[in-house]
Amino acid sequence: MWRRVALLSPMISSSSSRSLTLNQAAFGLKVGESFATDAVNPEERDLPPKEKAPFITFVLGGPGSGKGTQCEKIVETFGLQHLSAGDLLRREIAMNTKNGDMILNLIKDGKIVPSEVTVKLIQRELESSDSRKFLIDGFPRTEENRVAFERIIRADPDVVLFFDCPEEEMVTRVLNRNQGRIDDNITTMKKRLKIFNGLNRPVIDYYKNKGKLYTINAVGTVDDIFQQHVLPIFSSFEQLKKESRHVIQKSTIGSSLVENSS
Ligand SMILES: Nc1ncnc2c1ncn2[C@@H]1O[C@H](COP(=O)(O)OP(=O)(O)OP(=O)(O)O)[C@@H](O)[C@H]1O
Ligand SMILES: Nc1ccn([C@H]2C[C@H](O)[C@@H](COP(=O)(O)O)O2)c(=O)n1
Ligand SMILES: [Mg+2]
Repeated sequence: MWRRVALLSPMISSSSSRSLTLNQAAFGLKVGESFATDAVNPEERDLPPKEKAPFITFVLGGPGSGKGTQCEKIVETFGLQHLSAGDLLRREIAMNTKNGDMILNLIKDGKIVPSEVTVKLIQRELESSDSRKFLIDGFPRTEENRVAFERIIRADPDVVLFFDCPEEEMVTRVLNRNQGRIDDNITTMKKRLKIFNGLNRPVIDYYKNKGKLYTINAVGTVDDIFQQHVLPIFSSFEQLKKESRHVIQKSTIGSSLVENSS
């Protein structure tokens, strides 16, 4: 767990003077907070430096573009922890929490839940996890989501995947999904597509300008999309490759589009 590891590490006092990435700052902040209230065992002072910042992937794409499906395959192969923003919100509805009704009404109407609510749910998962590598699926959906994540979590994604799928195909997939989702109907789907085009596109452009965006053609079989586009992206990251549970057969890096502003 981020918080638990932080409490065990005495190195934070010196790390605060180093130049930190945003992700390291997120980690450091937790420790700093802990220091204010927890006594440090003097015997722990010589422990090794704290772990590296977590590896974060944002997974973007319209409704039904195949985000969740590909995330399952990434988890299977590279062992990242999958956090679906939509699933976390649906869990609030199922558990009838204080925000449950509000979330239900917004999702039914294809609208976006206030960023503070969604980010706090993600934060809870990040902090209670033992993993150091995460797939955050369906997030950020809006610029407001993105800014709230930076403000609350104080972290930046290492990679942003965008599953690019024609609207017609997304509609077909959603209407055939058959998972009993309250928003899988044509009326809500039209609203979700409108929101996607209006609010999610600027986020995609933001990461494109930062050179972090990988645009993936989301048409084709699930296996082909994974093998030809997704797998080469993740295989190019050393820290993920080492722990890969499958032999990577061929490097086809270049078949998916790494985009930047130039
Ligand atoms: N490449 C594909 N070809 C055909 N069907 C697919 C493909 N990928 C996923 N599907 C199917 O399309 C439906 C939507 O996929 P998935 O749930 O992964 O989309 P999503 O992007 O997570 O959507 P949402 O944003 O609504 O959660 C599912 O029924 C899934 O089995
Ligand atoms: N960042 C997010 C993610 C999801 N929601 C709401 C609105 C979506 O239509 C719904 C379902 O999400 P999905 O499972 O399709 O990723 O959940 C949101 O408000 N903010
Ligand atoms: Mg999904």
